[in-house]
Amino acid sequence: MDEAKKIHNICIYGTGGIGGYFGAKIAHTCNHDQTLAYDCFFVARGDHLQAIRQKGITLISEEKTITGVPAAATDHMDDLPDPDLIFVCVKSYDLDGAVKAIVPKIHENTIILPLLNGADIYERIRKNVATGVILPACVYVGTHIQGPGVIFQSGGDGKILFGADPKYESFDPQPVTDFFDAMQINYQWRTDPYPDIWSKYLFIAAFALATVFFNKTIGEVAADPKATQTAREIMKEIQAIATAKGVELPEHIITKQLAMAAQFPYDTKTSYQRDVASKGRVNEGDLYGGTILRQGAELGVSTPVTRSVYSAIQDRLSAK
Ligand SMILES: NC(=O)C1=CN([C@@H]2O[C@H](COP(=O)(O)OP(=O)(O)OC[C@H]3O[C@@H](n4cnc5c(N)ncnc54)[C@H](OP(=O)(O)O)[C@@H]3O)[C@@H](O)[C@H]2O)C=CC1
Ligand SMILES: CC(C)(CO)C(=O)C(=O)O
Repeated sequence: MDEAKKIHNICIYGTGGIGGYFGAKIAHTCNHDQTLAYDCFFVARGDHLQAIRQKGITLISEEKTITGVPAAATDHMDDLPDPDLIFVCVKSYDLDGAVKAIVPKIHENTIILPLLNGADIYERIRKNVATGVILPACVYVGTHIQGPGVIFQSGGDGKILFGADPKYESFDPQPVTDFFDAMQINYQWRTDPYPDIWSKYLFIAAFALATVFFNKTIGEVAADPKATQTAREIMKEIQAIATAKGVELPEHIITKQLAMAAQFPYDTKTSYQRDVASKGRVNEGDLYGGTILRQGAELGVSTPVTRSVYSAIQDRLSAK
């Protein structure tokens, strides 16, 4: 790996809720400032890709609506120049396919930034990617595809918390942070990003499972003592797993994450809840319930609340 290679070509792989949010911001900024030496490319598919090709991608948020036109949009990675920075923004059930598609485009200096939820995404990618720099990351924002070519944001500040690749701890993030600064993307660089990644995982896994189990939005779960108690118990199980793995979570993390849930707009749904409603059994349940149960079993941490909530969800889905 060379030191601090400049970034020019950016690829958003998976231009849905998360990829579309960042893709719209980046393309919009590049469209309006021709002095910026960045080209942003989108990988998308179906009607969404057709709409993006015709009119770019539109991001609707409470404060404003912006549209960004990428340098090109495609469903074939081969059509694109080799990217310097790849945002990986697919759901976990599409991750292996996405990695297979990007591998031929990855060189020693390629930077891969996965924004999926999950505490083990780095490992899931690294097992199939021998070269390149993978920066473990997480993000807080509520977004979804509202219709072809249109992304809607509800809540979250879009802050990317990211840090060093365990394989290249001396990686210099400046080209990435310069790029984020130019794009006005909110971020925080951490030498060790895992406490943040596990804090996000503790929040999202508990709320994903609770929102689906109780069929309530994030705000409704936060306002309901019984649903909040279930989320809290799942958080305690995740906290015990993180501790057993040697990850030091911030003090009072459960209280903090429960308070943060109450700050999301009341009607915000989790992305897991949206998938269960629209795609049924194709969802990220394994990333949450499945992973907690497997890691608990490996580490000797008991996970009875996650087991009962996740089993009930799976039974409900297989009865449909
Ligand atoms: N949405 C949110 O608020 C948040 C989501 N996350 C996490 O971010 C990750 C992404 O979630 P989200 O953005 O909501 O997911 P979406 O389903 O909205 O977006 C993923 C996009 O990737 C596309 N895609 C997948 N595989 C391919 C492929 N091979 N070629 C082209 N396009 C492809 C999908 O297409 P298609 O629709 O056709 O499948 C979809 O448009 C998840 O892990 C999620 O948990 C994290 C924080 C917040
Ligand atoms: C809860 C939320 C919106 C927070 O970022 C999220 O991560 C998700 O729904 O996947």
